[in-house]
Amino acid sequence: MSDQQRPILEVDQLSVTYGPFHAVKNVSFTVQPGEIFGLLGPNGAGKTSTLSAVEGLLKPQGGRISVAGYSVLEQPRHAKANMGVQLQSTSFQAELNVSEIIRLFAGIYGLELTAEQVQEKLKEINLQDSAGKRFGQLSGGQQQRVSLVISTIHDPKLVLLDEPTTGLDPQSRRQLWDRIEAIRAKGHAVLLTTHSMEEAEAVCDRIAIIDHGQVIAIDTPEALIAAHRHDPDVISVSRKGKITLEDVFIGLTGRAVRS
Ligand SMILES: Nc1ncnc2c1ncn2[C@@H]1O[C@H](COP(=O)(O)OP(=O)(O)OP(=O)(O)O)[C@@H](O)[C@H]1O
Repeated sequence: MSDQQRPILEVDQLSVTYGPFHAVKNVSFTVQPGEIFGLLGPNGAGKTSTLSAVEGLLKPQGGRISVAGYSVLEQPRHAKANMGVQLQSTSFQAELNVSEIIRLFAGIYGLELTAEQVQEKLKEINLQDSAGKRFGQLSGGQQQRVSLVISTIHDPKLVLLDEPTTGLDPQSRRQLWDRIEAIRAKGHAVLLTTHSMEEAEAVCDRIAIIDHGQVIAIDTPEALIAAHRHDPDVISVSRKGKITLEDVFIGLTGRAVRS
C-alpha cells in the first residue's frame, strides 16, 4: 500500500473505561491523508476520551490506534512525533510573551526558530504586532490562533483539535477554518471535535456521530443528510422544511439533554 492510500490515523475497536464506567465502546474509524474528520456527539458521548486515547494521554482498555503507521501504545514516540495537539490556553505560561511561547514549543520538537521565522508564523495569523505581548493579554480568539500555530509547528501529519472554534467570533472562526483547510491542502489530516453542525458541514469531509460511547453513523455530511432525510424522527425535528445535518444529528441521538 502506498503512503497516499494508507490512513494517517487508524482507530480499531477502541474501548475506554473509567473504573466500572464504559465511556468508549469498540469505536473504529480511519482518517485519510488530506481529510478533515469530525467527531460529533452530545455532551458525554465519548469524543474527548477518544481524542485523549489517540494522543496517548490515557491507556485504553482495549483496541488499537496507529498514527502514520506507528502504534500509539507500542511506539508512542514515533506516533507522537507525527501528531500535533491543540493545547488549551491554560497550558501556556501566561507571563511569557507570544514569541517566547512559540520558541519554547518549537524547542520541544527540536526546532530552533529565528526571530524572522517566529515573525513569519505570527504574520500567518495576523498577530505580527503582538510578538512582545504576554500570552495572558491576548483575547480568547488570539490565544486559539497561537495555539493552532504551536500544534502545527513541527508540520505533523495528523492534527488533533478539541472544539477548536468554541467561543470564537465569525471572523476568527472563518480564519481558523482556513488554517484547518490549509493543513488538508498539504495532504495532512485533521481530527476535530465540534458541537457546531455548521462547522461540520462547512469543513469536515467525513464525520462520525458518537452516542453513549458508540459510533452510530459515519459518512460525509451530505451522504448522512441524503440517507436520513426521510426518517420520521429527522423530519419531526426539522425546521422551515429544510433537512440539515443538525436535524439528522438530533433525529439519530434524540432530543433529550444529557446529564
Ligand atoms: N476522568 C474521568 N473519570 C470518570 N469519568 C470520566 C472521566 N472523563 C470522562 N468521563 C466520563 O466519560 C464520558 C465521556 O466523556 P467525554 O469527555 O469523553 O465526552 P465528550 O463527548 O467529550 O463530552 P462533551 O461534549 O461534554 O465535551 C462522560 O460520561 C464523562 O462523565
